[in-house]
Amino acid sequence: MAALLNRLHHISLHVSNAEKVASDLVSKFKFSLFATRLTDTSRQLAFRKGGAVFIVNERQTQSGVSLNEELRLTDAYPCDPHPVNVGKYLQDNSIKCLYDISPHYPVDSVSNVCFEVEDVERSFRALRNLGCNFMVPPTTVQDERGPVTYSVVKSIVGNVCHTLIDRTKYMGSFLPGFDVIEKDCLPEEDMSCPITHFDHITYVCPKKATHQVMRWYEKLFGFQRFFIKSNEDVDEGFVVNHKDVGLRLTAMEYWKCSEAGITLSSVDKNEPDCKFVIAESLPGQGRNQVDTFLEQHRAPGIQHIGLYTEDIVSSAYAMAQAGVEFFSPPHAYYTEVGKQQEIVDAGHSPQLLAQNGILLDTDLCQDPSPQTTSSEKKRHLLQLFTKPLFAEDTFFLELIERRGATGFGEGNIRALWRSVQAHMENQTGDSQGEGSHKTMQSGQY
Ligand SMILES: O=C(O)C(=O)Cc1ccc(O)cc1
Ligand SMILES: [Fe+2]
Repeated sequence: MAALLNRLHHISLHVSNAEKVASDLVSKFKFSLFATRLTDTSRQLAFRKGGAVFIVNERQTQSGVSLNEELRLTDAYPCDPHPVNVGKYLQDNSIKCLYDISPHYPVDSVSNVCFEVEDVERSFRALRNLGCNFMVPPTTVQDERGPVTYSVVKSIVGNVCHTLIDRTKYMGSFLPGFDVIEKDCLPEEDMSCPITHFDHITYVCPKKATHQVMRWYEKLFGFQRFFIKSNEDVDEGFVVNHKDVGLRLTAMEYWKCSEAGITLSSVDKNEPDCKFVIAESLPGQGRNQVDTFLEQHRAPGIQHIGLYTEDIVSSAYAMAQAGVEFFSPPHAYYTEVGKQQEIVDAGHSPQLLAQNGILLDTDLCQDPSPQTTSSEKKRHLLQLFTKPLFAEDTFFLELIERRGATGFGEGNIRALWRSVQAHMENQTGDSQGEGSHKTMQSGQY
């Protein structure tokens, strides 16, 4: 029996300089800092934009903290303003990092996807019986607003962990142990970037590992495969193999327990799902973004996260103005035969998309009803990718606006792949083309 997931709660980053990432999330990506947990030994900062929540954890460097010091710091924990169930806490190594583990990971990384579950104990038992490796057993933390129980399980993908959390008995707005910033004290929501939720999380895994990863998520969390393209081969996945691009993609989504016939008040069926995408490079590739991730991240893991926006043009413009660096294809992408018409048919301005480096793909609806007009048969997908956020060429963010399209666009993927390739070549070679819209050499389309 798999663990039943209700919804994605937050995604955690572990970074060496929380200040830098925090400042980027706020000033460039327009997230709001809404809760903090600052102790002698930890810095955990929570940011929100719509329903998308990131927790940024400052990574402890391995050197410098002796065991004695760790114990002393651990003793200091009960002084934290919010009382917690410290007893259980002392038994694990997660004292510094509430609701997560404190990994001694060598590079900045996005390494925890936290899910809300109905019953942490039950999920723990079910997963342990299936052979899962737990980093933190069920642990209860509480403050005057009630208790929250969580545990942390290691995934099959590199350094990725999943915190399973039950906050149904908690009356506060976030999590015990965090100081929540009062709504009145928060800056006004930035309306220029209408980001509503996490659309998808993309994993990079080694060659031929996709099936193992899919099986793990299916067996343990009840994830279900969904086809990125309707004609996708079950075993092969969605293969993008075109000249210099060699990528295998498969996608999965989790079902919420309410959909398994159990009606749960805490589960909002209308809440959008976050998909999981698994990417591996095909053999015989030159330098590429998947292999570079594996090399520089030093393990499989989370390569990028798609932030869903209701208005990609306005979001892209506002973020670029604030200093976000995006990849963009050469102007030739927009002047390719048929592209301008495709963009106009989708209700967009070719000029605006080109100015902001936004990619557009069109999907033909497979089974339209007889009443469907010709423009309704087309589904569109608009995407834009940032340059890597950390010092290494590893993690990046994506803006995505879906106009009916549920999968991912081959044209967009090819454009991204090539822009990144050009970026890597530029980094090792000349440093031409720096700027907020670094473009690849034209003529490659
Ligand atoms: O298109 C998307 O947004 C994806 O998430 C698919 C994808 C996965 C990995 C890549 O290196 C490039 C594209
Ligand atoms: Fe993506």
